[in-house]
Amino acid sequence: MNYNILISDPLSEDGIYPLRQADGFDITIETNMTPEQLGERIGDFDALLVRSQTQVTRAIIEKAKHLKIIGRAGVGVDNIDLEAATEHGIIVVNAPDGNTNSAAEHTMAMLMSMARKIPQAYYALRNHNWDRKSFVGVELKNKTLGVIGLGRIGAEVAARAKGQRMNVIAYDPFLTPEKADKMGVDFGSVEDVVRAADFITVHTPLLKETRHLINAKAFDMMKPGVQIVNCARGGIIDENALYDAIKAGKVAGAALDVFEQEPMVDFRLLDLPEVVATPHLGASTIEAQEIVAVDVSNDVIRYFTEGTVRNSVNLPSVPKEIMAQIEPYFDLLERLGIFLADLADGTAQEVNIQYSGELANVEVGPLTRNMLKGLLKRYLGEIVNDVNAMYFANLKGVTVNESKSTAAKGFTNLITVEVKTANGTRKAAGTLLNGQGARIVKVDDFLVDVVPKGNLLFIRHNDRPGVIGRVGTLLGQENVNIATMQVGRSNAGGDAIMMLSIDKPAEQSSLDQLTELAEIEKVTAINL
Ligand SMILES: NC(=O)C1=CN([C@@H]2O[C@H](COP(=O)(O)OP(=O)(O)OC[C@H]3O[C@@H](n4cnc5c(N)ncnc54)[C@H](O)[C@@H]3O)[C@@H](O)[C@H]2O)C=CC1
Ligand SMILES: O=C(O)CCC(=O)C(=O)O
Repeated sequence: MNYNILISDPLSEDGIYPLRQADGFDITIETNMTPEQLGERIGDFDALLVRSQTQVTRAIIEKAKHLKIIGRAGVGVDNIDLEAATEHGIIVVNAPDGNTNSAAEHTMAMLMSMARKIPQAYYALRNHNWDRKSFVGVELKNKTLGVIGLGRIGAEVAARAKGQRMNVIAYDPFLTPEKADKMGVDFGSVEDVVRAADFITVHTPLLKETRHLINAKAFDMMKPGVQIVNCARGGIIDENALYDAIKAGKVAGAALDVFEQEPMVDFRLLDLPEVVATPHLGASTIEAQEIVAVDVSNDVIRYFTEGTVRNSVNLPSVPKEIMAQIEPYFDLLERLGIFLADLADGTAQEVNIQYSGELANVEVGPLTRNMLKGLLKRYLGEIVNDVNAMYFANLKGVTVNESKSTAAKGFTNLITVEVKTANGTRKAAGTLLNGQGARIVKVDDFLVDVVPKGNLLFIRHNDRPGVIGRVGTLLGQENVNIATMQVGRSNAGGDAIMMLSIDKPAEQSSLDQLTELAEIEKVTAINL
């Protein structure tokens, strides 16, 4: 039987050569389909290969009755509904390294074009206007480049900027002063970077946490005359705020390869002479397109011939025998990871996970990977899954230690996760209670009984009369309904905690007011 492969975005012909050569694949290339046309056709195919143009939505996936694998010839998978693909058992693979160099080179090209106003000067000259006065640029040498997101592309850009004799200051949740030192860049918070930089470039994925990371508040902090590059994803910079900052004379230049809506419909920014732009060309080189297409083609071949893939974004690969025993714990472990990512002060550097009870006798790697998935996706986004979680932990220098003990302190199984960051250690333990589902039963050294779901508030406070009432009153005034509340303390009058489950996420202003109460030390909002 031949497998039917649909290629719905322009892919390098040389890149799909492996698929053309392999036996058993029928390739259909049909680009520029409308979502309706794709929806009508997708049911006939076993594999779909795309770049960033095709939107593989839930509606498309629901019609993809035979689809087994989606290959994204590139890095970002934000055009694919990963949740829907996973739900439908469709493996999604990408090509994480193939376009790093091209995207970094494009970023440098945009940075220099912007600094020297090359596109604007070319445009004038094409209109037969020999104008040398309007296009005076600025040098890069001895200027500071702020890099936000020092992953594969950000790090390549930083290295190139140093070649231009720029100073580099960077922020990435996984960057430590030691790593920064090794790379020859300064280490700072987003705010430090934004305040110090003459030029800023962003290289994060587009996530809930990075959407509008560069907003009006960030522009206010910047140096007058700052210039900014976005060759990562539209939406990391708030386009309206950028427009206002340019109009106000705060921002002297912007170089944009990506936009909040693609293909672009609102051309307002391009009417500003300070803006240079390209239509999402960061990965558009012969070399990158060949590598990314080869990488996904090979993964499709591997999948159908060997049942394995190399660059899975969502594949749960657990042996059947182990699955039956450990599967019920997957969700608890992922939630413990998310819980600790929210609770910990800073980014994980070391994670210790202890399995006590019956689980000590089985292979628990898949459980650890589910916990890491929860922890790391807070920083890396939905690209992290239980298959690639360990890879990302290694890549980001997070040490992971597993230990086992058959003694489970009264539980059938108890799983304790400890996360160490530069600012301290946080711990949580969870279990499955017979017939009652998942529970977090310990946070740091305090016993609790919490269903790990929904919106939680973890409050550390001093054990004083009236503090519980004050928290309840304040949340009531803020119209936040408390569903459950638990308290614990080390000793009377000593350190204490409250764990609240609330019906809707608390506003930042409510958290700030809680923190201002005299007895409260820290309030952490946790969203599971
Ligand atoms: N314009 C284009 O054609 C291309 C655009 N891209 C975009 O570039 C992005 C980066 O690609 P890579 O460097 O390969 O990915 P990567 O995963 O190696 O690096 C992303 C980095 O962002 C960091 N990060 C996450 N949240 C952050 C936050 N809130 N603040 C600061 N840093 C944060 C992560 O820790 C990670 O180190 C991709 O997600 C993709 O959207 C990638 C290739 C081509
Ligand atoms: O396929 C493309 O050209 C876009 C590349 C990209 O944005 C990515 O790899 O994330």
